Amino acid sequence: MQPTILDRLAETIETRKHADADSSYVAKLLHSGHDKILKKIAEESAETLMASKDGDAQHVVRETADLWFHCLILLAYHGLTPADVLQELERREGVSGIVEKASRDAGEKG
Ligand SMILES: N=c1c2ncn([C@@H]3O[C@H](COP(=O)(O)OP(=O)(O)OP(=O)(O)O)[C@@H](O)[C@H]3O)c2ncn1[C@@H]1O[C@H](COP(=O)(O)O)[C@@H](O)[C@H]1O
Repeated sequence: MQPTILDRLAETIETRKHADADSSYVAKLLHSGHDKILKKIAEESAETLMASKDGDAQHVVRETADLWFHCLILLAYHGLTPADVLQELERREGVSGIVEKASRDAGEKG
């Protein structure tokens, strides 16, 4: 199967772990450390919420792209890849959130 943009971007991010921070945004962010990555994700999340409130669909697309991009950097920080997240979504496929929550609640009570 052809690598997707998520796979290719994750590979690029991986190569940036040892790149020069002066010539790479990803390297700069990775070298800035965990807290800075988390701060960017909080910022991009807020910007996505604001875009949605604005009601401009293309703005939502751009802000979601920023958010996903920064989430990929966070995954790389933890040694994870998009495949790990996609595998988790596949594991959940077909299991209703309502049913899953009910079984979780029953487990907590039992
Ligand atoms: N997809 C992206 C991408 N999306 C957003 N951004 C950058 O993420 C930043 C978003 O932060 P903001 O909007 O808050 O802008 P900012 O004020 O410059 O950021 P801060 O100074 O607050 O950190 C901007 O600098 C954007 O240019 C991206 N930078 C890089 N990529 C991809 O990552 C690859 C590697 O990039 P480099 O590591 O820079 O070579 C590129 O080839 C692209 O494919």
